[in-house]
Amino acid sequence: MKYISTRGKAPALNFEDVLLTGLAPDGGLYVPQTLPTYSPEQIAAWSKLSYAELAFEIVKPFVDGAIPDDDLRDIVNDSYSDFRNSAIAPLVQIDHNEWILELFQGPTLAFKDFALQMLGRLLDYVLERRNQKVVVMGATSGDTGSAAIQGCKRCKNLDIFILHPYQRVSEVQRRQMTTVEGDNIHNIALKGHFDHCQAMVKASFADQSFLPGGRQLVAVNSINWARIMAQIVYYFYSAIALGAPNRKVSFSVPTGNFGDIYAGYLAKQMGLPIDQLVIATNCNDILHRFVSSNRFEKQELQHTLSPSMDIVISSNFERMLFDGYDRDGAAVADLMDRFSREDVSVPDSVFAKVRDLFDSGRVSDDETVATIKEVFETSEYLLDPHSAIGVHAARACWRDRSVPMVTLATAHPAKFPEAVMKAGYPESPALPHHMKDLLSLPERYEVLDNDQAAVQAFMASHINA
Ligand SMILES: Cc1ncc(COP(=O)(O)O)c(C=O)c1O
Ligand SMILES: N[C@@H](CCOP(=O)(O)O)C(=O)O
Repeated sequence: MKYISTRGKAPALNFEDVLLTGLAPDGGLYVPQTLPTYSPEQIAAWSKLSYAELAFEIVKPFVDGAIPDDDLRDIVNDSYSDFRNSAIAPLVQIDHNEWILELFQGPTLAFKDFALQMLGRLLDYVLERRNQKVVVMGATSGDTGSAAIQGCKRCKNLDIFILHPYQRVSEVQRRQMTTVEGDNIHNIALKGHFDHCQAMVKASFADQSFLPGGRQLVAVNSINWARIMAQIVYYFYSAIALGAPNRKVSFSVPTGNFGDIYAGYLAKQMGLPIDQLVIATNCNDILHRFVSSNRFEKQELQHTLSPSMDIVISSNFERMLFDGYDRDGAAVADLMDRFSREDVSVPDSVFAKVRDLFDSGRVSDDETVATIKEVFETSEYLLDPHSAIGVHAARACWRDRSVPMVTLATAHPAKFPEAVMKAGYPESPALPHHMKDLLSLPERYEVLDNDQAAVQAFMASHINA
């Protein structure tokens, strides 16, 4: 399996090289040249598999022999070994045909664990085998950072630098990153917002000359293909549990960087009978406005009660557009170049494909709070604010109520006590037992200006020999 860039000018890579990179040298994102597809009979045959067994089956063709099967199986099993629920991704019914897919049962309480626990272990394995040291750099609006640190902390062949927006993640999210011990773990609180962090990561990939000799950057954000690959699995797992392939299933996905819902789109291309894919956004609604009007218009970032989705530029939408443009990398490069300077639209044929594949909804803070309250009162189920956005948009967009609607619950409510208590919940939701000391542990992080030279100088001086 080869991986090609969405901008058409970078050399194709194999799995091991795509794992050890981020952006392509032409500024694009890597995608598989072809996707494996599965017949209804093949999908039906997966119905007896555990989550980890299914993950192995789905990931294997993408890894394409780069890791021997027995070792890959061990990596996958280990990745899900410390999830708190034995179903790994349990489904909870909150109403007739309405389901919540709990993706927060992993060690850091957000869906990021599904890919990042695996990504950390894949990096560990491959770097050990190559006897190579790398520098991991990531941007986080709160959840990717802690999952990446947990996933990578045992790996002695890397330093990890995570940039989060200063004072714009919740206290629980910040502490999940800053209390982890290890001299290869470096947290930077950047005076800016998430898009500044993401832009700095992308600029650093484009010019890595600030790194000490021989080191290269590796991404842990969803610009890294391995993130997307692992996120495809829970669409298959949950849809099969609800009757696929003999029954269609719809998904509503709280969306920011578009990685999670892009994995759902791929699951559909691979043969999963998905009826609707709902893009659920908060007030940072560039994707909802695009799906409604074919205008890509940047707006000022707004701080909301769902801070992990406070994102203006959704990186992975470029991967979607690449397919929309029938994989014409030059056309995507031209669009992205114009978008860096001005608002853009896409040709009608491309827009028609996007409209055909996605529904969308924008959910305000007031609606988020009202949804948490209503679902708690009617179903005794406590949603976090991101998942509440998913439920709200699902209900607004759901066309055929005979098709099960699954909202991805992307985070645990204990990460966001402010929003949950605004909805009338009487206290901070309890953190799981393994995090009972979180609020009293010492923290370690550096506050830096939104200044690329300052961040890169900090990184260069903190990389372990
Ligand atoms: C809790 C939570 N929900 C939803 C999202 C959106 O996911 P994506 O960026 O893959 O669209 C994120 C992060 O982006 C998140 O942390
Ligand atoms: N919400 C994310 C933002 C980064 O998204 P990613 O999926 O590209 O890593 C976060 O919590 O950090």
